[in-house]
Amino acid sequence: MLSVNNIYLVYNQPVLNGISFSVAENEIIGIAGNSGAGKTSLLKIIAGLADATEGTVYLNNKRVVGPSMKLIPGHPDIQLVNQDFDLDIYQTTEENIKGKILHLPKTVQEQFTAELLELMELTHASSRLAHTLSGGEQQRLAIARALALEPTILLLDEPFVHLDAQLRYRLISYLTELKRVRNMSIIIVSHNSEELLSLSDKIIYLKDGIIKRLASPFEFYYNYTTVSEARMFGLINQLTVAGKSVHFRPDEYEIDDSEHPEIPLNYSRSVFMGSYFLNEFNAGKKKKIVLLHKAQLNNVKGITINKRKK
Ligand SMILES: Nc1ncnc2c1ncn2[C@@H]1O[C@H](COP(=O)(O)OP(=O)(O)OP(=O)(O)O)[C@@H](O)[C@H]1O
Repeated sequence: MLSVNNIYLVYNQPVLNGISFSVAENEIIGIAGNSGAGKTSLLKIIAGLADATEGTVYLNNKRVVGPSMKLIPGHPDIQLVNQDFDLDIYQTTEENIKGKILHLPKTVQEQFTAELLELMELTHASSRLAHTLSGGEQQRLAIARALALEPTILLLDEPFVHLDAQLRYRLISYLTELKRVRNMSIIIVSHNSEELLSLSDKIIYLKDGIIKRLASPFEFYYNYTTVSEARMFGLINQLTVAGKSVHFRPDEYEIDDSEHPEIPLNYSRSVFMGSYFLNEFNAGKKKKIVLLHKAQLNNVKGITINKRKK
């Protein structure tokens, strides 16, 4: 449905070196990559808000062109929410949403606006001018405005940075539901691995201007191909066991109570993370490892590694 074909982007130096992928209906694609990898630039190109040096973007077989070929840049069926928010700051919260759906019958406008205000927990601020809203409220309003347009493709660039855990979770559930009900596809860029892992059907890992890997969240988390890729998606332990270098996630272990555990450990401390603890241990020769558990593991003397398979 959306196809991104061989995108090259050069500023002072090459940023994107031939990016191709497609996004199906109802699909959520996550984009991961280090700072400067070109994630934001790629979203802008897909939205028709920036020109690629080379390459094309098609939505339902129609070309999405950039600002050099279009007087008013952008595409009605592709909405980008980024950190600029792009609000009408001297209009109220409610007007900001309604302004996007003036083509709908009045009663539908009212109903849809109320629904979006409630979803984004903005009802209390509906008559406030947008410039008086907090950063988090402005971010929620920007997302509400994009959703009001019922785009075919929603592009989200770090969409949840100002939101608390509760609202973040609600929004993630809503977006997952929305893509199913409204046939919407989403591309999300985030530095937060939990957001990418929980929302995405597939994740693209951008590195050195190319797609290093396109795989499912499970594959990226448990079946990583390099240590740097593994680190992008969460904590990773690295040890030498019987002369071999091994890597495992903080949850890939079994407690070994035997006299001579396979991997002997010295407890160091536990960090309370809310619903679980991260337990830190010394595993010889300045090696530190972390084990995730619902309780403190201060009596644990050793473990065996138990890798998770799909
Ligand atoms: N308008 C521009 N002119 C020149 N260079 C630019 C421009 N926009 C971006 N760049 C450069 O292109 C590279 C990619 O930038 P981009 O913002 O796309 O990366 P990113 O992966 O989104 O980074 P971050 O995670 O830090 O937001 C960076 O080196 C950036 O400095």
